[in-house]
Order: sequence, then structure tokens, then C-alpha cells
Amino acid sequence: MTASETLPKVICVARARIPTTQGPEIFLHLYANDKDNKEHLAIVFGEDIRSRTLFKQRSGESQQERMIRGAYVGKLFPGRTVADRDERAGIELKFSNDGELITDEHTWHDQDTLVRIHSECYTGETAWSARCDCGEQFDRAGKLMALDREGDIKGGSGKGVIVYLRQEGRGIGLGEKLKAYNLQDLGADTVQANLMLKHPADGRDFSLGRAILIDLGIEKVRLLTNNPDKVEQVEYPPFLHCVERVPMVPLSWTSEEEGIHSTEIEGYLRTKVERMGHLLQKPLQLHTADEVTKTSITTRSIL
Ligand SMILES: Nc1nc2c(ncn2[C@@H]2O[C@H](COP(=O)(O)OP(=O)(O)OP(=O)(O)O)[C@@H](O)[C@H]2O)c(=O)[nH]1
Ligand SMILES: [Zn+2]
Repeated sequence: MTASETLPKVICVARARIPTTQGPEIFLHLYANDKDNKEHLAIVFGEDIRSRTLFKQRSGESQQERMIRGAYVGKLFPGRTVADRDERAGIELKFSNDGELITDEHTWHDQDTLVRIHSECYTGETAWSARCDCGEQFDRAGKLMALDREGDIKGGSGKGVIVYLRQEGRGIGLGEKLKAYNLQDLGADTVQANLMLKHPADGRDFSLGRAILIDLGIEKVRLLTNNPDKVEQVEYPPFLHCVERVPMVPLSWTSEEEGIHSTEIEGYLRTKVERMGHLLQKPLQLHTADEVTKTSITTRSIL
């Protein structure tokens, strides 16, 4: 993907601090755009990852109005009157003559950033579905962004972005996805079911994800995905570059207790690998010496 490809216009409408039940606070950004009328989101770990469209100064706008939109530096507290300066923290943002945010030490830039471009999945994220791993991926992405590392995976150390695209059902919407589930219960796989409903296997468009990342000043992306198409979509020189693909191995593949264990999930993952080219491989199950004398390496059938 090169910069000659048109980038949709996005504008961050509002941002708010969300203390989470998991520990770290996040900054939820809501976007409007010129391609669809959906409210795409960015879940941002780190106060200093700043949306350029949110922070751009608007003529005639008061400091109070800026704070209400979420275009403030540092922390809000009762009695605060200036958005662009946090007296308590001693931080002040600078702007160019035409009101653009000037990137300085108070704004995250030019560093590798852990990113997930995640498509909405109501069933997997909210309805406890064991048909897919979307909910697990969403949770793990957030966890990894808060951690310095998890096993041999370098985390985000409190910095990261989950771009949350309202592309339910790989873009076909929840109603059609429910019909696809019924077709799957009748024996179709997730690709066949989409095609039988006269939809493309995967009709998603990640250009809004690119535009949101660029708006947030992200340049070098460590992308949490198994989907090669997402890696390709994030390449947008000279603005955006995927420096690393960070695999998301299903928890159930490395743990008997954790993760989703269901017949449906095996078929879902199998289809991703065999029919959608996802880069997923079951880790080798190494028998440790104290379990068996032989040191054979056995691999469970991949799928
Ligand atoms: N049409 C259809 N969509 C599904 C089905 N199961 C999950 N989905 C959708 O597939 C999408 C999952 O996408 P993501 O988890 O963001 O990404 P991915 O393409 O699976 O690749 P990763 O980044 O490796 O997770 C969501 O929009 C889900 O709603 C299904 O059976 N049929
Ligand atoms: Zn899902």
C-alpha cells in the first residue's frame, strides 16, 4: 500500500479517560470519517499518544470546550481552566500558527508501538461465544499493552493502540453473521457460509484503521495479528510501517485450562489457516524429560 492510495478522512470527535477494571487507565477515542457513518474507536494506552485532529485548535473555541472534547494535556481536576497546560504536572503543549499540535517530548512519537487492528465481534466479546477467539484476542491485546513482556513477547509497557473497527462479521453485520452461524451448524465453514449468503469471504476495509493510526501519530507498528492482510494494510510509506508482526497464538493451544476449548473454535481456526492464509501454527508440544524417558518431539496434528 503506498501513500498514493487515498486515505479516508478521519476526525477524532471526543476522547475520555477510562479507568479500567484491569488496572491501567485507557483513553477511548471516538472517530467520525468520510467513508461510512459508523463510530469507529481507538482504545489508547498512554496519555501522550495524541490525536492530531482532536488537539488541533479550532477558531473561537474556549479552553473549557477543548477540555470537554478531551483535547487536554495531563489530568483533568475540579477547577482546572486551561486545556493546553496542566499546571499541576507542569506540562504545556505547543501549537503552530495554524493551530496544529507541535510534536515534542510531551507527545509520543517515532517509537515502535504495539497495535491491534480489531474488528468488532459482539458474540465473541460480549455474548461469551466459543465460536471464535475475538474476545480472547481483544483481552490479550489489552493485557499485552500494559505489560513489559509476557513470556518471550515484548509488551507495550503501558503504551499501545487497539483500533476497534465496527466491522462486525468481517463486514457483513451481526444479522448476516447469525445466519452464517446457522449455515455453519448445517456443515458450512465460515468462508462457505459467507459466500452462500452472497457476501465476500472477507469484505473488510482496513483503510480507516490506517487513517486512525496516522492521526494518532503512530509511525512504526508492532502489529498483533495472524492475518497477513492486516500486515499488508498497515504498510503505508512514508507514514506508517509495520516493523514486526506479533503472533496471537490461541491460549487453548498452549494451556489445557486457559482459552476456548470447543469444537466450533477448532473449525473456525482451521478455516482461518487453510482458507484465509492466516499465519497460525500450533506450537510444538515438547515432552519434558520428567514426563517421559524418550525425548521425542511430538506435534499434535496442526488442525
Ligand atoms: N462472517 C463471519 N464473520 C465472523 C465469524 N466469526 C468471526 N467473525 C468476524 O471475524 C472478525 C474477526 O476479525 P479479527 O479477530 O479482527 O481479525 P482476524 O481477521 O480474525 O485476524 P487476527 O488479527 O489474526 O485476529 C470479526 O469481525 C468477527 O465478527 C463467522 O463465522 N462469520
Ligand atoms: Zn468473533
